[in-house]
Amino acid sequence: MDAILETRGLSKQFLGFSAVSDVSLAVRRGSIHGLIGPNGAGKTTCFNLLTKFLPPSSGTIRFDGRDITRMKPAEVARLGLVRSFQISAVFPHLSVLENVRVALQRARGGSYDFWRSDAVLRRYDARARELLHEVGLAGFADQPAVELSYGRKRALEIATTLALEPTMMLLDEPTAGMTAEDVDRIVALVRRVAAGRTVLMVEHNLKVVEGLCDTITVLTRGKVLAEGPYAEVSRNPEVVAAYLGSDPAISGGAAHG
Ligand SMILES: Nc1ncnc2c1ncn2[C@@H]1O[C@H](COP(=O)(O)OP(=O)(O)OP(=O)(O)O)[C@@H](O)[C@H]1O
Repeated sequence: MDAILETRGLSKQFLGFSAVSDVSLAVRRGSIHGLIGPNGAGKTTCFNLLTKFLPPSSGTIRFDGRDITRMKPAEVARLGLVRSFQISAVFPHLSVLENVRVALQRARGGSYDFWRSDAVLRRYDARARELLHEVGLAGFADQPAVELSYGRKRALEIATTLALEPTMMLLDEPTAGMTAEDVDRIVALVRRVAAGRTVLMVEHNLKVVEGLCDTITVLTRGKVLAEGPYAEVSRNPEVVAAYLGSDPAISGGAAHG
């Protein structure tokens, strides 16, 4: 398998407590990979290790053939492994277009180049408009970001992530706290931006996982319990038992939630 991201024996202890324990996972290039598991399973910790927001206690992480275990988030972002920013990273009083332009300027190291010519700024604007089009926000370019609905803020966040030209995107619960309508929009958006890229997402909504992910990894108590296609993994008795009482979609034993 052509794995773009691979971990071996990845572990993280907090004061002796193993939040992530000997996790070896491989994300196939070009796939949408879901990381799921019951509450407290270690998903967020694992995600923070992969995005370099936390240093591992032991184990290795390789991205695109390189050992990134000791790299900083900004370094791995330059290699093309980009974590979608938190909503708080959106500048509320800048327009939607300006938010993407700032992300482009940052990505190209020009954040303080206030002497940039109009021609350069126009080039950023043209690319920013393309990205807004890609995430379905073309009609909102001049609106202050603060006025966007929650779902559209997440779309803007994805546009600012795309500004960094990621080969692989890491999404932390992209549909958390959304209305059903926004969930459908984000699912369509993730599918669109995943074309030609690799996506790894932590997601609680199993309907979303089922609809989007090619492969899922199930964590429980910090360990990998199962890995494979949703239809197969959701029928795994150990997975059903781990979810029992916590999610009717899986604990019902069916692949449909
Ligand atoms: N900074 C920390 N210090 C101590 N313990 C931590 C820390 N971060 C996480 N943990 C513990 O590690 C375990 C895994 O937590 P984590 O947040 O990674 O799980 P999760 O699968 O993301 O859970 P949820 O679905 O509830 O968000 C939990 O028991 C948690 O209390």
